[in-house]
Amino acid sequence: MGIWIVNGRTAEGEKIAVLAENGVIVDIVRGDAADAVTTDGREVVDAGGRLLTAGLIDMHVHFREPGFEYKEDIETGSRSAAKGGFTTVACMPNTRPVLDKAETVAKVVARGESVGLTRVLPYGCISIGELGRELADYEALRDAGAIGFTDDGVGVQSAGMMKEAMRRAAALGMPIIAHCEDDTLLPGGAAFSVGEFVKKHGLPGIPNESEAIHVGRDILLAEATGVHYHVCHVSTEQSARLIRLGKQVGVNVTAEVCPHHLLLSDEDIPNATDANWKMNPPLRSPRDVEAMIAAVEDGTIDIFVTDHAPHSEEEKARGVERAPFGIVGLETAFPLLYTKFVATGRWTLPFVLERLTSRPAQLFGLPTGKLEIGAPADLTIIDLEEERKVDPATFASKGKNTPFAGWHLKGWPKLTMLGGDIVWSELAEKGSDEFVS
Ligand SMILES: NC(=O)N[C@@H](CC(=O)O)C(=O)O
Ligand SMILES: [Zn+2]
Ligand SMILES: [Zn+2]
Repeated sequence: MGIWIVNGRTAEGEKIAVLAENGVIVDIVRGDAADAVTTDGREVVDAGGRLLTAGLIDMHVHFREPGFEYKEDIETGSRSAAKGGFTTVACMPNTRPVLDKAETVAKVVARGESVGLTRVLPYGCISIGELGRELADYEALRDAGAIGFTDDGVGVQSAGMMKEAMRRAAALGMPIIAHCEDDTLLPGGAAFSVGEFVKKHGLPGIPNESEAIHVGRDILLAEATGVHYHVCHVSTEQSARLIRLGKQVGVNVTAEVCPHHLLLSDEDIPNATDANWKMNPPLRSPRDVEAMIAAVEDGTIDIFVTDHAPHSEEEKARGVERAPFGIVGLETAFPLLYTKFVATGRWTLPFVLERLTSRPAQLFGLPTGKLEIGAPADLTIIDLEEERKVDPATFASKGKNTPFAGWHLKGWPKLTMLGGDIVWSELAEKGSDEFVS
């Protein structure tokens, strides 16, 4: 029984060996002693001197099941997560039907468990049908396994409805997770942000304030209700400013940012035809990108998420106007953050990993995200040296929609362990690119 992972390195560069047994971490040996562990005939995985971290956590993904399985399903989404080094993902409820009933939430939980490749934690809807008219039954959704409430994909348009949603969530000690977008500030047919790109192409633009106005509104409502209010995919300088202020005055507000909003601006969009550059929120100005990086650095933004939003190739080929918003992210998130922020010396490896493991766990009360005796044995081995070109054809996800195709990145996951079981590995001794479930 049990698996020893030997010859690992922590984010801080210390040698480490970890014993997983009965689903949990039962022993951790650090420093030179890690070279001398007695494995007592147990299965041994040689990390080969690579990074060994707690499994990554992504609090914002779209797995599309039920209803849009042609884009992604819980099995392919879970494979994508495992291959990207993620052992916990929180799934958005904008499926068909949406997750506004206990029974649909319970099905997602059950499907996630039967696939068994990553921990699938669903969010329930704020409003029935995500229509913003009537609130869902939060107690029932929670009892079925929902970990919070959101209408991601659309903003909650009515302040009064959002306040009541927060009041009810707060009474249950549950968070409200918000896609911030005021529809009355959106021009028709806009795919890209106000900025140089829409100016050049003579297109209508999505303004920054359509996001930020909800952020400001909701921080006031969170102050009034005491709810844990979490802002989805922050993309504007104005939103960051408001979240910073909210935190300063003691509001329980937290926030996430996606790698693409830290790495790409509207000025990187190559043309007005490739819908792999269309996502919501859109890529903003270089000034907003700088503001996102600063907001991560001063703690205004708490965690990294992917907003993994797979769509079919046919949908993304419909032309920028008609194609749906969204890009995939699970299989490029760590390599992007590592290559562009750690390898460049801007951030340390522990700084990045904290925002992908222990911080999200802490914000949402998860038992995972830490390398500690007694913690679930969710572990990831990552090769920080190997450089590879992003090739969507190799993605385990059904979604190939990424603007990062062709980028040369380092920091590729090599093995993912979930609850003590190896669920994916491309280490030599385990064969190549192999899922085990
Ligand atoms: N982010 C996106 O561009 N798209 C998401 C919806 C969302 O996260 O708002 C989707 O469901 O496709
Ligand atoms: Zn959203
Ligand atoms: Zn989303």
